[in-house]
Amino acid sequence: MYRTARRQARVFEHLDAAFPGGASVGILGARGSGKSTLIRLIGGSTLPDRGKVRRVGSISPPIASGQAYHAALTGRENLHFVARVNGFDGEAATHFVARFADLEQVIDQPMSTYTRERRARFMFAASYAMPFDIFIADEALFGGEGAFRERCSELVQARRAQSTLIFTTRSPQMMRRFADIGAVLHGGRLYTFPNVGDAIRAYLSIDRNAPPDAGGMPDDEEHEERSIEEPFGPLV
Ligand SMILES: Nc1ncnc2c1ncn2[C@@H]1O[C@H](COP(=O)(O)OP(=O)(O)OP(=O)(O)O)[C@@H](O)[C@H]1O
Repeated sequence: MYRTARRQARVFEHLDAAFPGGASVGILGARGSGKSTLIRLIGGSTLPDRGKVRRVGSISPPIASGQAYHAALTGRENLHFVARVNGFDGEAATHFVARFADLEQVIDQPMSTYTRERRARFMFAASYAMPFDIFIADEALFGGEGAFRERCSELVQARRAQSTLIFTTRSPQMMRRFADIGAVLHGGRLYTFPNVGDAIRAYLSIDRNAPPDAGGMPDDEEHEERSIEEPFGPLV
């Protein structure tokens, strides 16, 4: 329940779901259905008023969430900090990010000096640089531009094969590409579907404003980019 001075918003009612370890779960939902709230509950940054969230294994911060990074620190320092907090090897993560995102030349520069594109590359590579058991994403599973974007999408598929992935989306195309199991958030409840196609059909019957799905056209992926956080405010 969200409470503001003027209203109360009950987002979920008797929500009960279990996601199998090792699967990739795609959660579809219309605007305002509670996708971000659910990811925050799963990740632990929001606590439920009632009930419990039980996690088995380590869980990543939401993909491309920049909240953990400090603009005055270098990329390497930020990665060491996040790795330390989560019990992983900071130097291994730094090596991975520098190479994967082509940031070797700037990894020891303060992140405030990174261009927007470099920040995006850093955040996506950093999100997958540590071996969490569970990765969570609120709409932005991968991003960046050009060749990096392609490699980043392959990286998601590689992590999907090794870990549990839980992501929200409004895109049927993203569901087809990345989900093993489908779920639909609607009216405060979560409906799960072993067959992703059934989840997509249920969602399309509910959300009249679903992004267009042209069967392979990249346009509905653009929607995925909107939720990438810009952690450091205006660019320098
Ligand atoms: N901090 C908050 N305070 C009050 N109400 C909130 C807060 N965050 C979300 N809400 C409300 O809770 C409901 C669910 O919001 P949420 O952002 O989780 O949905 P969403 O499916 O992620 O939406 P979108 O697709 O637009 O990002 C909405 O009605 C929203 O207005």
